[in-house]
Amino acid sequence: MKQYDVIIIGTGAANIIADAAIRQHKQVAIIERGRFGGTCLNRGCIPTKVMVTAANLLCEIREGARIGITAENATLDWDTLARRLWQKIDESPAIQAYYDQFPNVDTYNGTASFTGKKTIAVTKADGTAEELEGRQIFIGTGGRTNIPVLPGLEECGYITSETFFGPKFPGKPYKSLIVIGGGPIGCEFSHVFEAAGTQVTIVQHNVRLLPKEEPEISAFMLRQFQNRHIDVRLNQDTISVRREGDEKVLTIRNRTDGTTAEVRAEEILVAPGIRPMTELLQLEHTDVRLDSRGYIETNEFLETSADGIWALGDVNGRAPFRHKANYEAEIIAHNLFSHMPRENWRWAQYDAVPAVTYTYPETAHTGLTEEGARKQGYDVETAVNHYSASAKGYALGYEPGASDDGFIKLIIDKTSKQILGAHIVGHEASILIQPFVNLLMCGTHTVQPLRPDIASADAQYLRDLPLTRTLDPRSVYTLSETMTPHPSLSEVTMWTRYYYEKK
Ligand SMILES: Cc1cc2nc3c(=O)[nH]c(=O)nc-3n(C[C@H](O)[C@H](O)[C@H](O)COP(=O)(O)OP(=O)(O)OC[C@H]3O[C@@H](n4cnc5c(N)ncnc54)[C@H](O)[C@@H]3O)c2cc1C
Ligand SMILES: NC(=O)c1ccc[n+]([C@@H]2O[C@H](COP(=O)([O-])OP(=O)(O)OC[C@H]3O[C@@H](n4cnc5c(N)ncnc54)[C@H](O)[C@@H]3O)[C@@H](O)[C@H]2O)c1
Repeated sequence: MKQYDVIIIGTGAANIIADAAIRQHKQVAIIERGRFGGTCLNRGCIPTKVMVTAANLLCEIREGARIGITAENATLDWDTLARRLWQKIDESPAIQAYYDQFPNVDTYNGTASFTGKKTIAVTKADGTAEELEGRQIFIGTGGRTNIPVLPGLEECGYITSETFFGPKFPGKPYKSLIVIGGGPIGCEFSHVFEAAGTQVTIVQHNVRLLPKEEPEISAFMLRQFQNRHIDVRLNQDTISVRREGDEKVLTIRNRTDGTTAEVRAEEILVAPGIRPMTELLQLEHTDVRLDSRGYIETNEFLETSADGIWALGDVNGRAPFRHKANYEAEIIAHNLFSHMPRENWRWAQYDAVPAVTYTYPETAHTGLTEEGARKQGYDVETAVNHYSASAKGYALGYEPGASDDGFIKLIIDKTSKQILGAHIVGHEASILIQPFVNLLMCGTHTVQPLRPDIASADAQYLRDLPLTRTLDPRSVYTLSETMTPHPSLSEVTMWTRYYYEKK
């Protein structure tokens, strides 16, 4: 059995840990059952943002008349869009080739499953298996679409974000599309396909679109989608699917009054949320504990309940975003692979994790919602300002009272006047949110035990100190220690740190 210092399972954000361990000359095994690069590169953030960026530009052109720009017959060319997004996805093999060049790294293409507390079998596509043993094991296996039990769905066929960026990628936009789920995936795909000329119907279980946003933002986005003739059915149960000729017919039932209806389309996108990729890992052979939803329980140092096993990213069930997964991987890399004394260790805090949905316009938030702040006992005041009330909003052509006039809503503690949360819907919300993320994350923090019963000797020592850390707003490191959802801003913060460290 081959022995390693470090075994990495999954090649999304966990690659950051691999990079740090490689720099420390550890013997590293990297195991991946799919394409190297994980969800973000192959079927998530990056290909969807290639599509969304094109769709955004089309929407801006459509709206340009109000500031004096007209362009007749602007359309979205599917072939160009497809070529450009596959060009990015096709960078995946280069990631594996990059790791293969290091003499202290072995990459494995196969499914990892534990055979003992520190032993892992890697089963390849041809059914053969190899067994490895690791001193430190990092689980970053992500999640996948949680397919609902829906009579007729399997027989009729459907797409998910996984199969769309795979064997089912369409040669041209669908004529019509039903989207099951009104969360970020459902809304981003609806935006793209409406822009591409598809008749889109969203069937959403919740009474709101994007229910993790403030209610006013959900309502605003509903109006934008309806203005674009997207048929949004809220508060619906999905009952069954059947095929009629070239169409798939979905029967839905209103959850309040029980009335049923049918919606029909060429294709169905299933986007009702994700579940963790833990079932293939055979964690019953380890001491790793799962929560009731199957996510791996982790503490603030990303330790699991098993000695020498850490878990990060979507698989630990805390805010499934790439910037959050990166943040956790950076913490692990810093603590374990940068020769830091324990007293300089970092830990994860989840109270300001930003979220952006790349619809048109974008939604973005960080910190508490108004309801969440009240539940925590704050005496809350809110401040709302519309784009039209700002010079830039005027320049963009937003009119007071218009249905597309976006806004920012700040949640403020009346007593201390501190900002508790910021919520934005409108042009470039993904960029406008960033100062608020930095403000909420800066300052002096004391380690806050998450799952106090998960504690290595190191974690217990640091909790007992108790450890404090100051994020100085003027330190270059603060930029890279603060979660940054916008892809370009995120690259700038990484670049800033690497530039500084090289000097
Ligand atoms: C359509 C879509 C759009 C998104 N857009 C955004 C966005 O704009 N911004 C954002 O922040 N987030 C976005 N996300 C979420 C983001 O992609 C994820 O939060 C992030 O990629 C999770 O990273 P991870 O490292 O936890 O896991 P992943 O990147 O999912 O990596 C896990 C890897 O582990 C592998 N694996 C699983 N089980 C095993 C096993 N047993 N053995 C070996 N390998 C295994 C998988 O094949 C996979 O490659 C999007 C997600 C989707 C689906
Ligand atoms: N821009 C981004 O950061 C981005 C983009 C896409 C996805 N993601 C992440 O990926 C994860 C998955 O996204 P998602 O949109 O699938 O998940 P989600 O859980 O956020 O939203 C799913 C929605 O589907 C609805 N739903 C659930 N079951 C349903 C059913 N049977 N019929 C109809 N509606 C149903 C829910 O009410 C919910 O609002 C999310 O957690 C998200 O944060 C992030």
